[in-house]
Amino acid sequence: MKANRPKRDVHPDLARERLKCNFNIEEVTNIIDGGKDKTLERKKIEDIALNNGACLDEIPDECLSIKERYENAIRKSCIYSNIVRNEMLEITGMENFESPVLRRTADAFFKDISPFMLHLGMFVPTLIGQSTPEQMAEWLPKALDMKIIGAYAQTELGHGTFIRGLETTATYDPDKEEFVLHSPTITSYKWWAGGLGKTANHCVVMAQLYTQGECHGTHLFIVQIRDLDTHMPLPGIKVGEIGPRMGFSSADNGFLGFNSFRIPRQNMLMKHAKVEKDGCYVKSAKHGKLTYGTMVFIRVTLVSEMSFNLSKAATIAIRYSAVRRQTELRPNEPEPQILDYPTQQHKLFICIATAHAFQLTSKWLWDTFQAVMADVRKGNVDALPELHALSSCLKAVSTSDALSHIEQCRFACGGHGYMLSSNLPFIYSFVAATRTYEGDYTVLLLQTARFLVKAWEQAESGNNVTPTVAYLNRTANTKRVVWDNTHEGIIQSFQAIAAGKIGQCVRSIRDRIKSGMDYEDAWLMTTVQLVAAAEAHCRAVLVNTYWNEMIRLTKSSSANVKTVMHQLAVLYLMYWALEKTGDLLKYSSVSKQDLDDLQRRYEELLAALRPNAVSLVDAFDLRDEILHSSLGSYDGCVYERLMEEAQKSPLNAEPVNPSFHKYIKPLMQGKL
Ligand SMILES: CC/C=C\C/C=C\C/C=C\C/C=C/C=C/C(=O)SCCNC(=O)CCNC(=O)[C@H](O)C(C)(C)COP(=O)(O)OP(=O)(O)OC[C@H]1O[C@@H](n2cnc3c(N)ncnc32)[C@H](O)[C@@H]1OP(=O)(O)O
Ligand SMILES: Cc1cc2nc3c(=O)[nH]c(=O)nc-3n(C[C@H](O)[C@H](O)[C@H](O)COP(=O)(O)OP(=O)(O)OC[C@H]3O[C@@H](n4cnc5c(N)ncnc54)[C@H](O)[C@@H]3O)c2cc1C
Repeated sequence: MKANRPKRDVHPDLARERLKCNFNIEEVTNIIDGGKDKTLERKKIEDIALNNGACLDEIPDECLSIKERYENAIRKSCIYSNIVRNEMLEITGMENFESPVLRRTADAFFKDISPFMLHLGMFVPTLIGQSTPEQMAEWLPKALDMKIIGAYAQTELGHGTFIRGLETTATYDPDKEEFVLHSPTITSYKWWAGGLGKTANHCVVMAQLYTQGECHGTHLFIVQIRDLDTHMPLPGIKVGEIGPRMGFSSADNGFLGFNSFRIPRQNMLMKHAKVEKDGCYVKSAKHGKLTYGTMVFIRVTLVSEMSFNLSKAATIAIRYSAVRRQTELRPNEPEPQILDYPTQQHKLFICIATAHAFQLTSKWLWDTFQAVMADVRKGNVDALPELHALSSCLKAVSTSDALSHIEQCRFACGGHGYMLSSNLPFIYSFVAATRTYEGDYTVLLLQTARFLVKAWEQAESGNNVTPTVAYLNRTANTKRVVWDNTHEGIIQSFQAIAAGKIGQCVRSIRDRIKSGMDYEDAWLMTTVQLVAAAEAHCRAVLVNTYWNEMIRLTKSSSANVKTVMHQLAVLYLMYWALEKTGDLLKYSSVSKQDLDDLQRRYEELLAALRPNAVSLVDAFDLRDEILHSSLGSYDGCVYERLMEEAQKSPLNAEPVNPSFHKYIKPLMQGKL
């Protein structure tokens, strides 16, 4: 089903906006993509995947039933996977199957989500991160070639956060050299795994390993759950879909139960820990938490995923705001574009800046992740706690911030933003899930807090701490930092806020212990503060990294690109300083006058960015197919598209709905 899209002239308001642009858009696009060559590669891949129109739907996804939506998503997933397999990986290289370009083009095919997303997103990365070379040779080529389709089944009905509490068991039987997988209770049923319900024929399962009568905690196993020919569940497997949810409608999130289901010993993923043929358990020589590696990997990738989603929402809302006119400011004057309202700019320009902040930070985080993993491969796990703390807080804060900014984008589009055809509700519900999956917001910030409390204690006793908390060595014993309204000053204030909050947590815990609590209770009572301290640390990391990366990446840029990139980063610093005035008053010498000045400078900056706003979102270079939005298309023909999409409503297929004759008419005639 291919849809033909009418070509339209660009709306005059948008055309005028583009004439105002004073910087080289392509240069900014190159910075976002990570270089000119990357932009060229991305465009080439997008042309291959999208130019033939296979991604377009005649009937919008939202007008289909649950079953039709799933079937259509499978149809397109197969087309898309074939293009990836045959054409795209040739360009990116096989090893780059996780390239953001593939993720981005996938969005053109799926307004919601592909049922195959977790196959490439988690199943394949788990094979790569958790298999022995022999296991990799056995499974990976089949998975990459779509000969097998997998899911990641960790969460259970009873436990998601507390992995150690999972109940599925894998008991080793040395006589048959097999593991017996079993779901002993209803709460032990696997629940949530994307693609598991109807699509996958294999999955990675996390289960409590029992051998020689002893439990060795959770480990990962690869399990075939369906017949490859008939697709019927194998005997001993109970599998299905978990039912309608807020988003992820076409992801067939599934449940899975085992009734003493046997798998060969070789199906335990044994890169880090092993069970020998005789049942002897050999634990990981490196680090006990390496089996959590896929989660760390996804948390790292989610930061750039948030940038991408926010850039889509910002593009839609800013293009719409340039076309939408509302309210006479003065009698008989034309109504202004709503983008001219400073309140609208306040809602939206931070979204552009945040998309940049997350994109640049995500590249830095990705490099950090790669470096730590290279060390781990050599047996050095020293940097793992810092990576875990960093990826946890950046995942938590980036998903949470993206969610609230996307909601602002929807508010910024008034009533039309509520239409599914705007795509904003889809983007919102997709991102809403990211705040929960791969580790809930609060839970992950508390993980970071554990690391921060330890780092504080080290800094307090005069020891050097790891790079991302090095500011503690400077600020741990300072009462209040001197306010300075330069970018360096603002960054240092964020570090002082973080250090102040961590220090306060440590004091609260110590006071509570002094007053008779044990450590666990003292920690528990302090968790509200600990979450706030970890968030503050994350903000300090974000402002510092964004600033440094922006300076580094614009070194050879043209003057106007430098200026506009600089303006966005300053806007980001000022926005968050103004959001956190209470903290600034507590942990820096900032005065009311300083804050009033900051507010004025922030408002001036909004005005300075205004002429470039449309071009800044054009620089995200998101094709209409990827945006899927009646409000956000490049040509800005908002009203025509809204009307066109309205015509597609199934309720408009007939002039009179049968329910009139069945119910309304009898009611009107008093015959009901
Ligand atoms: C390619 C994709 C592209 C784009 C992405 C787009 C879409 C995404 C893809 C798919 C969409 C949806 C999929 C969703 C999938 C899922 O959600 S899978 C399930 C994910 N589940 C979780 O994340 C559960 C969260 N819980 C945990 O991580 C852990 O249980 C815990 C909260 C960390 C606690 O673990 P545990 O109880 O075992 O440990 P503790 O006793 O609390 O801690 C002991 C010490 O270990 C340290 N630790 C914990 N985890 C790690 C780690 N991963 N690495 C290193 N160290 C770790 C912990 O800090 C303690 O340290 P200590 O303080 O020094 O003692
Ligand atoms: C769309 C979607 C897709 C998913 N896909 C997958 C998948 O493919 N595979 C898979 O295995 N899983 C998947 N999940 C499951 C997901 O990983 C879990 O839902 C998530 O980790 C949260 O765990 P939970 O549901 O047990 O929440 P809970 O832990 O029950 O959280 C409920 C509340 O309790 C709080 N809480 C819990 N523990 C603590 C604590 N120690 N301290 C303070 N507060 C706490 C939380 O902050 C939260 O507010 C998916 C989930 C969603 C929504």
